[in-house]
Amino acid sequence: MTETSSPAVLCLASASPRRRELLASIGVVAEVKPVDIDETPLAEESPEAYVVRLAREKASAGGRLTRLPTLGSDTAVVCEGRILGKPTDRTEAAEMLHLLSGRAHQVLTAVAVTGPAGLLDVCVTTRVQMRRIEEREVAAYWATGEPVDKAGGYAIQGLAAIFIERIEGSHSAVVGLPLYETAQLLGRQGVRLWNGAV
Ligand SMILES: Cc1cn([C@H]2C[C@H](O)[C@@H](COP(=O)(O)OP(=O)(O)OP(=O)(O)O)O2)c(=O)[nH]c1=O
Repeated sequence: MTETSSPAVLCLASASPRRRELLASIGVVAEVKPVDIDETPLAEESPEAYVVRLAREKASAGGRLTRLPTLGSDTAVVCEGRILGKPTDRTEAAEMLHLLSGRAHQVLTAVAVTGPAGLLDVCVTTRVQMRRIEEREVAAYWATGEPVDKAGGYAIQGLAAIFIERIEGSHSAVVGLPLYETAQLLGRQGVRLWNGAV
């Protein structure tokens, strides 16, 4: 199944190339409609409530632009009680890596899908253990350009894989979309996958 030969079965309310690629990897052709929402956490909001709220807001906003079921998602890295988003500069990226170095953290990814069953959501938590990261590696990693658009300032699917000792949970969720749970949600919204099951 290729994107040029098959019609879209889903609207993806996301600017993340990773999310589009992950969906394509399980044969889901999506039409991409990025939405812009305020990502400021609310006072006293838990990390899980935060990512679920953003995923739902993205799906709802995208869903207003199409008749297709629409998926929104949000990923946050949580370490020592702090929510780490995408670093805005070299200093912030270095602070994030220093915090993550030699520690375990959680990656929370929420997915929400609009459709005939209403607005459904799921949140997946994955534990990631990083080895200690040397100061020279922090500088060299920033220079690669990889940290910029990634929550927590690293990409498990990229060069930062050499920092990851182990994970417990969903690898695809860390990259941006938990594929198992996403397939379950799509099924509940009547989106037919390659196996024909709905
Ligand atoms: C931790 C981690 C995050 N990421 C990415 C996934 C997400 O694209 C990004 C988290 O930012 P998000 O705000 O969840 O998503 P986004 O801004 O890229 O896209 P949109 O809001 O339009 O859907 O970080 C990786 O690619 N690899 C990783 O290992």
